Amino acid sequence: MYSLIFKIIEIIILLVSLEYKLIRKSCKLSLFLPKIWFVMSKTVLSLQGVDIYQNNHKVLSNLNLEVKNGEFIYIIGKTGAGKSSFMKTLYADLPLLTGQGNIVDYDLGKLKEKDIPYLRRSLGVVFQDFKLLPDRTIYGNLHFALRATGWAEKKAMDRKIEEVLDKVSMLPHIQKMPHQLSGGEQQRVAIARALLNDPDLILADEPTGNLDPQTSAEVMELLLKINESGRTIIMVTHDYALLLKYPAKTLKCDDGTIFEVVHRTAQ
Ligand SMILES: Nc1ncnc2c1ncn2[C@@H]1O[C@H](COP(=O)(O)OP(=O)(O)OP(=O)(O)O)[C@@H](O)[C@H]1O
Repeated sequence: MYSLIFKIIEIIILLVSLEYKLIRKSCKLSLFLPKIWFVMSKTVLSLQGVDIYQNNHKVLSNLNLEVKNGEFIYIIGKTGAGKSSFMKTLYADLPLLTGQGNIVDYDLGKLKEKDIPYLRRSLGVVFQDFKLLPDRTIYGNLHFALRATGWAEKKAMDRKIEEVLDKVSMLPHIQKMPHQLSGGEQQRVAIARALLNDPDLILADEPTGNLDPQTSAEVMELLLKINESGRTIIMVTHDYALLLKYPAKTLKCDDGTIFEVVHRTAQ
């Protein structure tokens, strides 16, 4: 009896030590311990004293922000408040000139031109106007995105394309041209494209801006499902109906800065 108990304790100790080693190597390999504590505590975005510029015009000042892995964050604010400029700085379309900014382990202030494709490989970016290439099929669009981010082996690329299209329920449309799809379907493909490189963080700039309320809700539910699978999402939106239906942490861009908005619930 005692020997059995000792054996069980021994096995538990072995598994815990193995788990610890795997967590140190990569949290994705973790075995059985509640890895959520480890994954959730990872910071995917940190800004300290950051100013955001468009050319020489300062759009946002002194941003201090920390986003943890697994969060879903809305960015709201009126037209011209600086939401897109903020997002563009995060995916290095605008340079970080002042302050300290780290995103998925890249230092935005020290980023060289040659690093930008690698940063973008670690991010998924979704736009309001889908940005699909009109001259090729859905397969061709995703294939192009994989090639642009360093993939070369055809079988692996085909497997990945099928996997991400399946995730967004668009696999049956793989051979269609973008113009043969509805807006909501095109946005699903754009989301699939954002998932190609298994990004930790997805930046979505008004992903439902061109969609009707029903289709917006469907795209939103897809994004929430992706978020539940462990990916962090930062989403710009003007759609207050979505905020009410799917409440989440909300940051407001206003008066040259960004601050958290606390939702009031009805009494
Ligand atoms: N390429 C540019 N050159 C100079 N100024 C720009 C440029 N793009 C945007 N701006 C200015 O920067 C400010 C912020 O613009 P931005 O597009 O970030 O706002 P936004 O909050 O995303 O607006 P919207 O909700 O309309 O998309 C605005 O005053 C805008 O006029």
